[in-house]
Amino acid sequence: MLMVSSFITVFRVEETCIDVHLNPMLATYINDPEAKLANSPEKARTLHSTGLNNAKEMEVVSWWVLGFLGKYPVEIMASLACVVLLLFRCYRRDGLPTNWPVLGAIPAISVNAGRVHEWLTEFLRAAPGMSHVIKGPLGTPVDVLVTANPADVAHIFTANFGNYPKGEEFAALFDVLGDGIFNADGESWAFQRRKAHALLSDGRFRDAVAGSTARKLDDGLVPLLDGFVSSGAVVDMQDVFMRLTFDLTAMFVFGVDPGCLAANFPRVPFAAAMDDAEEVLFYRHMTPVGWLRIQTYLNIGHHKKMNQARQVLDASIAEFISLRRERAAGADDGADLLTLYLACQAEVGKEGAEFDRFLRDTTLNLMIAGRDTTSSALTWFFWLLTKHPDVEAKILSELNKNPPSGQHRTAAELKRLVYLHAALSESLRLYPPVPFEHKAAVRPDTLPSGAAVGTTRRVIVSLYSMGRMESVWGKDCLEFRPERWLNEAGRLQHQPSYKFVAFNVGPRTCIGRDLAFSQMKAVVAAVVPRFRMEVAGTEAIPKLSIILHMKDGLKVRVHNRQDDASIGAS
Ligand code: HEM
Repeated sequence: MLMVSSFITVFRVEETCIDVHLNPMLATYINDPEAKLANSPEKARTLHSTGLNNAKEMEVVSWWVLGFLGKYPVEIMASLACVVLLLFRCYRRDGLPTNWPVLGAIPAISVNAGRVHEWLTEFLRAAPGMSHVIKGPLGTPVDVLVTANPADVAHIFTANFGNYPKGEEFAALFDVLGDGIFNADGESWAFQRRKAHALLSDGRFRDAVAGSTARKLDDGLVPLLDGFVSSGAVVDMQDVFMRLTFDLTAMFVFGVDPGCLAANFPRVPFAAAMDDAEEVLFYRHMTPVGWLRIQTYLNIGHHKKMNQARQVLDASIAEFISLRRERAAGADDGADLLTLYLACQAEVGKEGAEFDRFLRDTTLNLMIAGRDTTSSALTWFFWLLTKHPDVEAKILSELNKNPPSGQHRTAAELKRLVYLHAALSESLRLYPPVPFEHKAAVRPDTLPSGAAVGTTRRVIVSLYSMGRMESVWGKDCLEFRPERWLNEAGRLQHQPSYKFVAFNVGPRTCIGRDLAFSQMKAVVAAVVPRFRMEVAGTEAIPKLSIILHMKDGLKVRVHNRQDDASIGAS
């Protein structure tokens, strides 16, 4: 019916063009010399080239359209009715986004562009099997299965791991990471993982990191927060945590403290370049490939931004490497990964510029792995504490009952803070710093949720949505309840990794998990007994980025907890 009606309309359009002089609604223009000109193709060209005034042009077009509508109302109404019927049939009323003919899911995407994570969560809750396919407009290769199904996750990340490598497409998308561990597959990945895992779990390295973290908290973070208490100023704790974790990560990766947390909040080009690179990486997920290619060809927009960021990153890392080489000859502190990597060049099997490139890629990957994830986790955790004073009180009580044996808590003492561990895990469940992962199958596959994926259909696993599925976490899945991580005896209750995915699952699971927990616990133990935060900003909304930062930061006033206690007592 639609086809027939469209044919009639098209035919009539042509007829109208030919017989326009017969249309009574154009009579005025037939008597108008300029309109007469428009009826002759040759003269119309002359008129066009001499420049018909725009308003007149609009008038002519309007009369054409009105004349056309007046002459063929039945055909137009029939076509419109068919289009509406088709749209009505396509429109989904089950809470899932519609893949419209021609447009694909663009209407739903544009309506929800500012709240992607919430949107995915809403429709995945309604979707059978917690998964749903999203398509791009006609002619684009966008065809993505979005899933929050733990069985799909176990299948992709563990059981069928070999069929879901990072692949060339991922490496091209994340080109700034070079051949580092995040982009690598096969032997190169296995070697890097073995090496990084051995270094990160080295006892001497862990002790050194615990010591340098404690010093940074005592000499950097605590005095800074004291200053905020005195000034009463509103501060962005997200910025503070980003600066802190940048310094902490640079200290254990390069053995250098870049001083990003200094009281004057200096602009550190390396940190700013990391922010820019991450922003571009996110937009690459959302931008049509054709437009990305044009940007690359013309070196404009996001491509230009990435190039500039890359130059800063490369220069900063080269400087750190040369600094470390100068010092490494005599130094034996073993507190940073760069020194450990420099010492195992023979094992890496690369020389000269090739080895330098290996060091650049490895250290940048570790910086990204360590800085943003931990700062994002701390930001959401401290925001949750402001909303849940009961949880904060339990953490305080646990810290008071388990004081440090020396000046600071050792790694083993931090491990014993079970309630704090549960509270951090609960925060990571609701606000995973890596909110989604992107996978592509080498060979066509069918996931446990029933969806078929293949070489053209990609998979997006929403880690953000996975923590918010009622069928997985129960009716109270949206509540912040650390107790769900504890058994009746008050011990930590294990949750299967395909269910709690914040640190990834399977062979590519995060190798910095223990280090991250130690660092986060050390920060909480340094801050919570001394300070209380009062939110002074607007809503906490996730930013659109590959890392779950807060869109407007975490604006707070910092209070001294002892002042609170004395006010309470008086
Ligand atoms: C709260 C903090 C952290 C969270 C939530 C987290 C989460 C994750 C996730 C989701 C992945 C998988 C990424 C992917 O494959 O695309 C990952 C991988 C990784 N993480 Fe973490 N991470 C954290 C902290 C750290 C720290 C402190 C380090 C130490 C440098 C680290 C090192 C790594 C490395 C090297 C990988 C790559 C593993 C591989 O591909 O085999 N992470 N992490």
